[in-house]
Amino acid sequence: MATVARTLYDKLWDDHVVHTEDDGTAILYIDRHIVHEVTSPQAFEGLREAGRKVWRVSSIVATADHNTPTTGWEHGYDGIADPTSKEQVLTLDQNIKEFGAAAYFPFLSRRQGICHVIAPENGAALPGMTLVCGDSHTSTMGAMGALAHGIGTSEVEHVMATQTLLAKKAKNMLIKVEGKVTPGITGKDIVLAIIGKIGTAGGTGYTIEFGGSAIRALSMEGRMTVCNMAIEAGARAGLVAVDEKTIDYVKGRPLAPGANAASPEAAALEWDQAVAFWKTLHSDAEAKFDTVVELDATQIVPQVTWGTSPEMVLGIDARVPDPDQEKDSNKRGAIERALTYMGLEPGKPLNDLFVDKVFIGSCTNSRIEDMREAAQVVKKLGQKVAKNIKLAMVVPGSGLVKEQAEREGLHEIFKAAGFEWREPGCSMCLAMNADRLEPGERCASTSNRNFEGRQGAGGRTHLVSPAMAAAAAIHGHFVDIRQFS
Ligand SMILES: CC(C)[C@H](C(=O)O)[C@@H](O)C(=O)O
Ligand code: SF4
Repeated sequence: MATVARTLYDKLWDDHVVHTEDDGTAILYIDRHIVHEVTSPQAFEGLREAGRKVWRVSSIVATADHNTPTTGWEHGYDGIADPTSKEQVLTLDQNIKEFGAAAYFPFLSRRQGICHVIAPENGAALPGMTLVCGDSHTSTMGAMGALAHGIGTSEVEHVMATQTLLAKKAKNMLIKVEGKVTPGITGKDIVLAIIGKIGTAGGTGYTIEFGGSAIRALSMEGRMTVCNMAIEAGARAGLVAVDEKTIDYVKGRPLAPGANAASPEAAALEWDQAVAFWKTLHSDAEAKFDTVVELDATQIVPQVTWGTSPEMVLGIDARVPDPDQEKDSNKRGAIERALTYMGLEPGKPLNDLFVDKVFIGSCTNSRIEDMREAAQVVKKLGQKVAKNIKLAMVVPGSGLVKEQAEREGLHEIFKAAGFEWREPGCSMCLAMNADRLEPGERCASTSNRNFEGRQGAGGRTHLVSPAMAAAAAIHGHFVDIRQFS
């Protein structure tokens, strides 16, 4: 009998299902559990109250990221001004001490950083794994060819106690992006264009596999940016098939296969066996997807969100939409509300929008390649941050990204132009630490969410790529980076 053709998602799912109920509810084995300080305190408390231990301590990799400050590290924990933030960071320290972990990168440590950045960077997110974290952007790690999704706090406790997750299988969606992008177009523009096309509910109920020549051409960092925003397209998980880039990326990372083997021979064997398996991690040629969406990469222009949802996005050459042109009354109302919140006039060209702050960072765009792209634009333009910009900040995603960027001298390029070069963390992506927007401030941000108040009450967020954010800092308003890419 011929074997049934399967998608990558089918394969990852089949490999991890322990049991399936008649109604489709399944018990899924979880290989890796990433933990941060916001969604873990109650979970640890639950274990403590029930007198339980963590089922597999070696599956846990933890860091503090949301509440950590990006300045004043010389003051240590006293530099965390907000008492609740400080308590969460200290509580994580205490919990890891008590319950254990395979690796812990606490506040102030060299490898600390945003959970979705430190996991791949340390080889904690590997192809073929099931991976969870109490955080919606866990989808990022699907770029490794892993089934990675965000879970809630009660699920965090469930995984800690049992090493399994209750889940129902999602449907399969393939988003195929074919063709060669114009110079300057990045993974961020691709994923914003996808969300612009399918909407923030487009992927609901699906696991999305991103494929096509434009996705294959992306670096691992670019693929992570795309998978990071799968959740903004409504999908719980995004995936990219394993190829040579994936394997090269993993090689030599601290938690990669073979890294801790007893001898070089054992290390080589472990690695070779892993690679042989990883090479099977792609959808079969005949595999059936429930939905296929196609995008022409050659048509993608630099994207800028104008509204209060990631689907409210247009190319930089467009104008702020006019609600009067919208026939659907619900959509018209949504556009009107968004424009009021964002303080925008219909018909205004997007490249005439002046911004007050610029934020280059977040788990979407704070990896080394993002730092390089932004620095390259700053260097090319050869000018300082514009006078109208109150703050332009670059926040590397981890201590290791920061070190690498400094080895390459990128921090000097930023600082010479007037950017602030900060310590790693979630920073101004969400208003959970000291970095935030004031009411009415407009921000060019490389993060993934532009909801009302996301970067601070009354703050106005425009999501863009690192290159677009860097150019906006220098010009003081959005510009089309294709003119100097
Ligand atoms: C705090 C955390 C639970 C949250 C998430 O799940 O995504 C945050 O990371 C975010 O980006 O909004
Ligand atoms: S950087 Fe932003 S999106 Fe990513 S985990 Fe932190 S708060 Fe969430």
